[in-house]
Amino acid sequence: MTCVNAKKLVLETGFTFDYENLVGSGKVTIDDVVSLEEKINDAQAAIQVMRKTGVIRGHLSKDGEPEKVLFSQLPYIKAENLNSPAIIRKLKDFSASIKDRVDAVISFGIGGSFLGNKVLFDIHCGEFWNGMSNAERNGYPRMYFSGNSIDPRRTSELVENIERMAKTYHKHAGKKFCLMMIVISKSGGTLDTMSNFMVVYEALKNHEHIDIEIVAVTDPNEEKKTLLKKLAEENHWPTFAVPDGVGGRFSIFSEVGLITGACIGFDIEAFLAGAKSMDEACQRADVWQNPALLNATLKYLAAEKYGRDIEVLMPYADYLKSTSEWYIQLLAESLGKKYDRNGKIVNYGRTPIVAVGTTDMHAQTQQHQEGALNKVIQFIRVNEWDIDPVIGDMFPSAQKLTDISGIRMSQALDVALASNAQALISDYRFNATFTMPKMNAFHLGELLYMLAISIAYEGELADVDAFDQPGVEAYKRIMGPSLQKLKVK
Ligand SMILES: O=P(O)(O)OC[C@H]1O[C@H](O)[C@H](O)[C@@H](O)[C@@H]1O
Repeated sequence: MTCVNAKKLVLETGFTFDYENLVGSGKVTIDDVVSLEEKINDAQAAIQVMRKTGVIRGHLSKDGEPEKVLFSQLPYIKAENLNSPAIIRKLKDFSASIKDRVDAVISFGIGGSFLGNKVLFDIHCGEFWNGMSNAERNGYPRMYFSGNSIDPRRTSELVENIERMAKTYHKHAGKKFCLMMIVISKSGGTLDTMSNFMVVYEALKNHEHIDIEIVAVTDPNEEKKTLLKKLAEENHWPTFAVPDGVGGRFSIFSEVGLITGACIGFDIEAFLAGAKSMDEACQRADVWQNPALLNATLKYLAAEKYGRDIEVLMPYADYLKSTSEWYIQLLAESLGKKYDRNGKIVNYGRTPIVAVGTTDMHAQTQQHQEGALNKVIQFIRVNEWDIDPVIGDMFPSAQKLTDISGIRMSQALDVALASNAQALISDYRFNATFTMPKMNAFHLGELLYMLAISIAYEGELADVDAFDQPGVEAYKRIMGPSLQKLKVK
């Protein structure tokens, strides 16, 4: 372990982890990190074994069987890997087959079968995609999401919206509106996903102006077929896989996320290349040079030694809000564990919070600055924006407004972030910043993969199984029979 005085780790790609406000006197100290050296080395070794063999100590599937953890091979497109050249070809062919043909896609899914897809959509499409013309969307379909809650009004309004579009389309184009429904569920029968799918399918199935195509994305296991796989076979729906050994919260790098990428013309290969480049950096033995290992170590120490067990992920970019929402599941389900791997009660876990800058500086920051000293504020900053308007001098007689004119919006955003970080650390409120050089597919791949592998490292440091989620079964055991009772009445 080298001793560093640097306050940031900068990768060759430009991705930066600035930990100046997290390491030092009154913060996590270098001595803290040094004292953890053996554990850090063990974590590093364990994750190397996972990379090579998929084996992670103590991890069992939902059925109590030993299960491999394979998400770390997803960035590597190789014949023997889950993301083989044939899979990438299949996704590209799928993309070409819907371009200029399918008018709208509804993606049904929840948790890991939704969150990553929304991230890719937001980064690539932004907020106004569905209002753009076909040409502006480059021939790719409009895209809607459903199944990520059970909300009667929203689902009904989605149906009405599709009906309205189809009617107008039919009137102008004189042909039927082509609607694709992509149903994503690893387990193949999740209530939220399937109830929405059935409601929407029933409402639109025999619509005079709509042709429906269905694609199923589920566990491809032939011996234990999921309900969704059986339905796909019976109805001849094309399928994609939620690969064996890839949990929902890591599935953005698999066919689950990439199928959304294929629907919108997102650069799948650049995204995986970013993840691969990050995976290489995250194999470095020296903790100070390994972004994920360093991030995991500092967050673990901040929580265990200094009580900072809430992590606020606060990107300064509207379209990264869904990244923060994706991270909620990653952190909460991976590390929120009652037992460690020896069966001892530890009730481990750092609580994730979503925030967005500058939005939440006007809402949450009061609490971050003066509330309980139990948080790390993790900022995400974009270094270079593709579009970056200058604030014009619209009202020269208003001095306050003239003062902010001539400044780029990104500069104002940067000043806001830096001011927030400085104010927080002036009162020992731990914070750190990840900088993405640009908001594009490659750097998104880097960022998300770094967060995913970081969670794997922290699972090792805390000695908990980061790849199961037994806690979510508790409510499911109550909910199932309660739903049955409703049916009987
Ligand atoms: O993909 P599915 O099997 O439908 O699962 C969707 C989600 O629901 C479950 O309750 C789990 O807690 C999540 O980890 C999972 O991502």
